[in-house]
Amino acid sequence: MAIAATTTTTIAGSARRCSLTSTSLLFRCCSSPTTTQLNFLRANNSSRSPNLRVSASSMKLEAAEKASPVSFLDRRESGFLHFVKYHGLGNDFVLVDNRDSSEPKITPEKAVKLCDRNFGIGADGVIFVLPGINGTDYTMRIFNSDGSEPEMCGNGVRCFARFVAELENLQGRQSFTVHTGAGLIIPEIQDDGQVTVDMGEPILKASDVPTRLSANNDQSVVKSDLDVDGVTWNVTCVSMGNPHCVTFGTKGGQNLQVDEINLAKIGHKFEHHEMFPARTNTEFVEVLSPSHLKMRVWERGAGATLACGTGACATVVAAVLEGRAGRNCTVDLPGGPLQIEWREEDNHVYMTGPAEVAFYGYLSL
Ligand SMILES: N[C@@H](CCC[C@H](N)C(=O)O)C(=O)O
Repeated sequence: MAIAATTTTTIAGSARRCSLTSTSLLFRCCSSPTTTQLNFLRANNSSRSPNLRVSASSMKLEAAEKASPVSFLDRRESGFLHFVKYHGLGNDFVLVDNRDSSEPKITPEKAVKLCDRNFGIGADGVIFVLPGINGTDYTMRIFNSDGSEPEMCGNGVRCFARFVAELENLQGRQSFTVHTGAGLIIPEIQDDGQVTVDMGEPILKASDVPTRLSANNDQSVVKSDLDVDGVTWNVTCVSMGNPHCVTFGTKGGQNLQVDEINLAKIGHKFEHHEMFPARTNTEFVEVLSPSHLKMRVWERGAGATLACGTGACATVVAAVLEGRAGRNCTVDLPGGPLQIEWREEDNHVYMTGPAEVAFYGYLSL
């Protein structure tokens, strides 16, 4: 992990700056995150061909090769891990095509290295597209940037859907059944490229979230007190397959001003609090209106991220349970907005938002 390369490429009339580090890495800075640009590149048969080579041994940047007629994702040199870096509102992931095996191609330890923003690719997690089980089309597994394995990832599953469409060369509206640690998840790619995901039912039973906080009569933990370093926070605990602790402020305090929170200082104290035996993701939420929430997140295993899909879902569920918002909300995250609906008819939570390619690459295993 000795070199870093930074360059700017221009494709289809726009430029983007990319920075990568690896032992031996071949990559294509993708300035084509929009569907239109992707289609332009596909039409010109060069969308996935690399145009820069970075060599650790020579520390040289070489000019672009001639566009290859072979799809980047079809290149399968042995000893290399091919990946596509995606993000959902800045929550970024290394996506790996693992359809030929039910075991992830890389270990959690290697994932930690790849996620490193100085010595690796840089990401909040690594996501694998594995063969489906229990009759599903695919299985999704994910390692957080600390190497732990969460049950689910909302932004990740939108990226997963777009990656599958690219791997399978599918265009337009598409939906898949995906087996995850949180059960069956169904993403649907819309005509405009946004992805709507049926995230299933929220879990409110304290022992299943899990949390040791004392539960109400219906076994949920809503507006409970949580002591963090002598400050009492009002929290509601929701699992979207993975655990979330949602707070709108301290006991008796004003509505939170989320920009004023020192996430780096308090985030990990929530994450590792003894009341959360599986650790927790924590959402700090400001109510802008009954249909508009603003949220910052501290993620289990990843720290402060620009967005969290399961966190946005848990936030709306908590806001409804606390009587602060309706079932249809825009949730503003540092990386942008998500649309969340907790549907009364089926008790499922639906999330809609973007998923974009950042760049393509491969590295030696
Ligand atoms: N960013 C994700 C959540 C990823 C998993 C989380 N860090 C956990 O450990 O539960 C999302 O968009 O949902």
